[in-house]
Amino acid sequence: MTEKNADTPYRAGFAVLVGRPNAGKSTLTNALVGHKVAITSAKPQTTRHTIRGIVHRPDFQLILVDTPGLHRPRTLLGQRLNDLVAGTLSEVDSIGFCLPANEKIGPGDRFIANQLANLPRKPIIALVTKTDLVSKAALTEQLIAVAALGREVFGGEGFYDVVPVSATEDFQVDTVASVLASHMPESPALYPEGELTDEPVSVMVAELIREAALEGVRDELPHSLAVVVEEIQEREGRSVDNPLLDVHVNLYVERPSQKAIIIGRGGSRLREVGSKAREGIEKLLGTRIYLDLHVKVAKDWQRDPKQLGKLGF
Ligand SMILES: Nc1nc2c(ncn2[C@@H]2O[C@H](COP(=O)(O)OP(=O)(O)OP(=O)(O)O)[C@@H](O)[C@H]2O)c(=O)[nH]1
Repeated sequence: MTEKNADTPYRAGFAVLVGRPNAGKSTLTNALVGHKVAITSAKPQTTRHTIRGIVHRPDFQLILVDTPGLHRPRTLLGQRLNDLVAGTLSEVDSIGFCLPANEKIGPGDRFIANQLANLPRKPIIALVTKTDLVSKAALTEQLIAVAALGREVFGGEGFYDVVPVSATEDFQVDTVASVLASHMPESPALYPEGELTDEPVSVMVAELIREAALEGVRDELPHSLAVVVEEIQEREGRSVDNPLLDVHVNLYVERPSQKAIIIGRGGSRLREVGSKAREGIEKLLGTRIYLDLHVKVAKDWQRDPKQLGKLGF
């Protein structure tokens, strides 16, 4: 992180990454925010929801909106996704258009470029992703081809910038943040530092579970409950239109008696906690989930720094 330069105005605003399925948008979002926020997968079109991550730097605050892949609508769902994307695009300050370094520019990329050209003029930065997968020579060729696409579709100079980046190798990730941020308005920070940055999705998921688990028993276990989201994973073998996320969560209490309170007679209370929390999480993520809750005793976790670290405090 660089020192804040007194001459540089502080900027804050919104940016979005677009690109065809598998272009590397989620992985780059995660790399930019520094935590896992979106759900990545080798399968196309896994990102169906607008998940925000915030990049805090001394000079700017970049609020990143991760959209579903902007793709040619084949189904009604596809059309809805495209509407959602178009809505998001009109609200951001800059747009990062992801094109993988290791694949020739195709009709899908052109389709997106043409959609972007129809928007009121916005700073569009081409991000040539996954540079670690190609040789220097191939990368150079791709950068030239992408710049040419920009001039062809947008006219004039084409893209505002063309930036090569590898999210997995952490090559130029910071540059991407600075370039996107350079087009945001001068503004104070829009969110307090720290908000939504610590794995926003899992933190919010954990909070919903904690709320549900403490309901009615707050007096008995006020601070003795830690909720850790171990994993959020897409269920294999589901159709694109009907995804299911497996959410694995551990609830840590300090004493066996507290474990009994959480679980309830014959597990009845834990089932209630689960269905209540599931409702909220499904609303948050906009997709169906299978919630797997485990209650564990971690003795004196509040007093043990090692345990606290493990529990994410
Ligand atoms: N080697 C390498 N692989 C990458 C990089 N970025 C993404 N990938 C891989 O490319 C695949 C797609 O990446 P995602 O980030 O899920 O792509 P996406 O554009 O969000 O895809 P959709 O959700 O389908 O729109 C995954 O298997 C990633 O691991 C990179 O910088 N280098």
